[in-house]
Amino acid sequence: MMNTDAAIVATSLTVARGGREVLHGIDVTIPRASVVGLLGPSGGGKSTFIRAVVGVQIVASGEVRVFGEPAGSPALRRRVGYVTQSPSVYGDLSVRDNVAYFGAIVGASHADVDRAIETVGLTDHAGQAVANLSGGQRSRVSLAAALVGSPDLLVLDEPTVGLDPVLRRDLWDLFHRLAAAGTSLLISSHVMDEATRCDRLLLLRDGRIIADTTPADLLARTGAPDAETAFLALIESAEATR
Ligand SMILES: Nc1ncnc2c1ncn2[C@@H]1O[C@H](COP(=O)(O)OP(=O)(O)OP(=O)(O)O)[C@@H](O)[C@H]1O
Repeated sequence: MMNTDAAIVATSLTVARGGREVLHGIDVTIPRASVVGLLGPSGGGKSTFIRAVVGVQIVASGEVRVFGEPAGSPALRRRVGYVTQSPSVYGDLSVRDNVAYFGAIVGASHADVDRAIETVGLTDHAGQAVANLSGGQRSRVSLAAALVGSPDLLVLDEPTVGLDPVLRRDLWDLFHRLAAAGTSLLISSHVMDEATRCDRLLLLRDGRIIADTTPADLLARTGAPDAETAFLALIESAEATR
């Protein structure tokens, strides 16, 4: 039976890129209203999985459903916010004009625009051209552009790369506030210590999910003192059973 309580359900998802299979039949169910981390080493398939979830990736076989609908279907367009790895905003426009532009696409009001800018802590920079902002500020403009339509699912590809520890903490706090208000979040990262900030974890390596767990279970199962050591232990045990 189809699980419509889930935010995302991937079934036997297989994806090839550049003539090579890079996701090998992924089966996973991602719950609603929680912060789910997609972690794993570089090249493991995180961005590819995320692209399949937002419906911009050609799928070789299997499927991804989001809120019960096929990924990328028109019914989901306003319900899914996606932030790519590199900030996709216009440098010559101000913060406010950027967010208003993306807001117009999803029918957001002026108040929605102001709220999204405030949520990412850029109210004081709202009139400034994005080109004159720091890298971390630019990526927060991208996040505001994704937040402005109040999506039910927010998909963020490495949103904390290049941010200082205080900003990273603030962003994770924001993600949990959004989840508490009912938003589902899928967040990729290759920084293992961010694992402990997630409600649930998916560990993706070489195109396979090697763990679908919680931070506490990950540490308990491996007996490791931290997420990075736990992850390495899982990789070693996966290699030993190959
Ligand atoms: N445009 C592309 N053409 C061909 N192969 C690609 C393309 N993009 C990614 N790949 C390959 O697909 C695999 C998964 O890449 P993906 O970008 O999904 O990994 P990732 O876990 O997001 O890595 P990172 O953390 O470095 O962003 C890698 O082997 C990569 O080389």
